[in-house]
Amino acid sequence: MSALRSIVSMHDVSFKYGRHTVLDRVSFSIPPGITGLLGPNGAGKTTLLSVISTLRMPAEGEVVILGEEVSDVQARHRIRQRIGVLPQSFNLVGWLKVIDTVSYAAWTHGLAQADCENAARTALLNVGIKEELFSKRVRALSGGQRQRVGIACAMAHRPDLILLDEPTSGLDPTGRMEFRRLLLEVAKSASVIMSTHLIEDIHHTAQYLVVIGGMGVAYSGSVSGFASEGRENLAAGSPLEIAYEQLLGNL
Ligand SMILES: Nc1ncnc2c1ncn2[C@@H]1O[C@H](COP(=O)(O)OP(=O)(O)OP(=O)(O)O)[C@@H](O)[C@H]1O
Repeated sequence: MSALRSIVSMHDVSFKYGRHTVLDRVSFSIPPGITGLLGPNGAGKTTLLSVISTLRMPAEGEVVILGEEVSDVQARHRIRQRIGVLPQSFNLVGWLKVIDTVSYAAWTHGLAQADCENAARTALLNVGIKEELFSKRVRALSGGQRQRVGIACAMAHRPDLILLDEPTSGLDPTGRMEFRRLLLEVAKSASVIMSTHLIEDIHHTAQYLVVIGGMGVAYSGSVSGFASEGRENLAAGSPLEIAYEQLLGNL
């Protein structure tokens, strides 16, 4: 990845579904690394991720992803090849073999067909799927293993930026801890933006935080800086949780 100072930058961006405004003149930028995206239900996290993935275009404003402005069609095409997405809910085809599932995902992201299987093998090993599972059908996998295959699909084409929408929802505590270790591994080769409702996910993995609420960005900055704003009250929650509660209370 080139040495970009920000992987995502938005200036005065507004997004509406029909007449329903979700984001109103939002400006912020995200540096390389792992970024957590927090906000109450319905605040617009998934919408923001879909604008970053170029799936949805804003009504107004400037969006620059990986150094390219999304209003240009050719730029959008290039950006999509450099991004991997794990949606909030995703379905894998049950009868397809694990290796073919990931190879196909790599191919749909523009990798040459001859390279897809090798890329899929590498991605699967990187997410901790053992070789003996490669030729199993997806339907034979556990929920946690499917989650890993989903992440392998998002990273097989070696993207510079991976977008994860609530990746730990539905995982048990052990699965969440394993996921966090995996995320730290994945982030050695790509930047990651992850929406979550679990502040502990942010605490253990992210360096940067964006909080959205009230149709705007309520905080954008370092996780440590945000935590230091939280009044110490360990009986009620961690400094990050307290800072988040205070921020939402002020919106
Ligand atoms: N396709 C759509 N058409 C119309 N409105 C939508 C659509 N998708 C989302 N919305 C609305 O936009 C707002 C933001 O939704 P979004 O899913 O982005 O929020 P979120 O922060 O990801 O929520 P959650 O934490 O519950 O997943 C909500 O009010 C939602 O009802």
